[in-house]
Order: sequence, then structure tokens, then C-alpha cells
Amino acid sequence: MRRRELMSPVLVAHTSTGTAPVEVGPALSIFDPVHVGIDEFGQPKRVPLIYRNMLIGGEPGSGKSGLLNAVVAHAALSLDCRLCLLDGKRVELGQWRRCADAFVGPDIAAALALLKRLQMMMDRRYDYLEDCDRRKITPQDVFTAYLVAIDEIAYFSATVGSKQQREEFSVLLRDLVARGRAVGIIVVAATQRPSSDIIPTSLRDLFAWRFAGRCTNDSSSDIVLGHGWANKGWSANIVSPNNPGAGLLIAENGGPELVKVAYLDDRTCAAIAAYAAELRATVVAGDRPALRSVPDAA
Ligand SMILES: Nc1ncnc2c1ncn2[C@@H]1O[C@H](COP(=O)(O)OP(=O)(O)OP(=O)(O)O)[C@@H](O)[C@H]1O
Repeated sequence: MRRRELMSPVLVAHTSTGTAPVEVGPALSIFDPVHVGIDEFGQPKRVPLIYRNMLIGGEPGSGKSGLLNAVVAHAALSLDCRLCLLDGKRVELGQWRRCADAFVGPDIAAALALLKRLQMMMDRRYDYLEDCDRRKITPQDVFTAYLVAIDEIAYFSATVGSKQQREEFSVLLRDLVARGRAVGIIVVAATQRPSSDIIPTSLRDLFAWRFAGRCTNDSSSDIVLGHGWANKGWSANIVSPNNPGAGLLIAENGGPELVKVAYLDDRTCAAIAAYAAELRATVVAGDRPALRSVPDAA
């Protein structure tokens, strides 16, 4: 498959089976910045997610799943990205199931098995990069990126299973967040309150990009955005409870910005997911034989 030029209208797939190129329709790339919404001046807000991880926090109903769905929609339409989705509630990310390589519901054993496989793949990718004297994957690589999207980390890290399983989940996730970026593994995870009893601070502090939807107080906002922002006047407590999807985003400029997340309602998500699944069936399936020659595709 030839990778799409940014904003090119039609993706032309050259499958590795040697068949004629197929026109499959517009698509995106995970190397494109992801449209997350608008800033306070009404300008589009796009953030690069490749080589990054994002933590999404905020009180119940603040719009965390809305942002997660916007990110997953971009990744689903990016044929250079595969999806691994973990959703204890099953319905927040469930619409993307047909586009995903793996979908884990309320099952900690399945979540651990998936994270272990991703960890193994990450290690093999590093072996490969080391052999090639390179430090990270590029758009031209045979590797596809992976988006690991988790709706409510707390479900796996603090609620279900045994203490040992919950700790193992946090340890595996921390390793993916710490080492996965250079080999194209992007973790985007949502939780209502990422305090230390929910996820270890050593894991929380590794997320560079942060979004805080409305928080009940300054200290909750600081827990999501990082200590000290509320004292500098940046608290997601100022967001109105009647304004879901609004919140403070820390991305490439290093400081918080007020944004309103682009909301995809259920019908829109379903339509995008159906289109993305069709694109993937046409192109990704055709490309799979080529992927077997790279070290992680076993
Ligand atoms: N960006 C947005 N623009 C407009 N409305 C939104 C937006 N995001 C969310 N909403 C509205 O708020 C509701 C709750 O949003 P969402 O489910 O994303 O919250 P949440 O923070 O994930 O909640 P929970 O913690 O309970 O899962 C949605 O059903 C929708 O009606």
C-alpha cells in the first residue's frame, strides 16, 4: 500500500498480492495531526499523536469519551494504524469493534494478555530498529502504528480482578507508555480521576499530552494536568457543568489551552466506523501478507 498524501482525496491501494491498484476512497494517516475540536478563538485544534500519549480526565459526563471517540475515529480512518481498544463498559468504544485488531471488554485476563502481546511486539520492533541503526519508525516504514485506547483505566487498574492482576495491568501499561512511542504505539487513556490510588503516579506522569474536562475542584484538575497549574490560574474547575467537551488541553505548546472537543454522536460514529471497516477490509486485509515479513507480525 502506498501511504496517502496529506488531505489527498482518494487513497489508492497497491496490495502486496500484486493485483491492480484499487481506489478505496478518502482516508487519513496517523502521521497527520488529529482534529480534536476548536480553541477559544474558534480555530481548529489539531494535535499530532504519533510518538505521543494522551491522558484524558474529568468528572463523570465531562466529555472524556467524546474526545476518545474523536481520536479513535481518526485512527480508524488511518490505514497506517491498527486499533487495540479496552473498554470495561463495552459501549463507549464498542462501535469501533469491527475496525479493531483487538477489543477487550470487562475482562482483566484478556486485558493483560493483550498488553503482554503488545509488549512483546514492542520489544521485537526495538530489536529491528537496533539492527537497522535507527531510533524510531517513520511514515515510510513497513511497521503500522498502533493506537491503544482505554476507556476508564480505573476499571482495570483499581476495580476488577485480583490485586496482583491490577498491579500487573499498571506495570504493563506503564511500560507501553514509557517505551512504545518510538515504535509507533500510541496510548490514549481516559479516567475520571487519575489519583495515585487509581493509577500509579509513575504511570500518570509519563503522559505528555493531557486533557482535563470539567473537574470538581482545583486539586482534581491538577491531578490530571500536572501539579501547579491551578495555582497559575489554569483549573478545569472553571468549566461549566453544562458545557461537556470543554476543557483544558496540554499539547505541543506545553501549557494548557481552552478547547471544545468535536463531538461525534452515536449515528456519526457508527457511519464513520462502518466506512472505516470497509476501507480496512479492502486495503489492510490485502496488505497483511507483506506485514508477515516484519518482526512483529507473528
Ligand atoms: N464535545 C461535546 N460537545 C457537546 N456535547 C458533548 C460533548 N462531549 C460530550 N457531550 C455530551 O455529554 C454527554 C457525556 O459525555 P461523555 O460520555 O463523553 O462523558 P464522560 O466524561 O466520558 O462520562 P463518564 O465518565 O460517565 O464515562 C454525552 O452523552 C453528550 O451528550
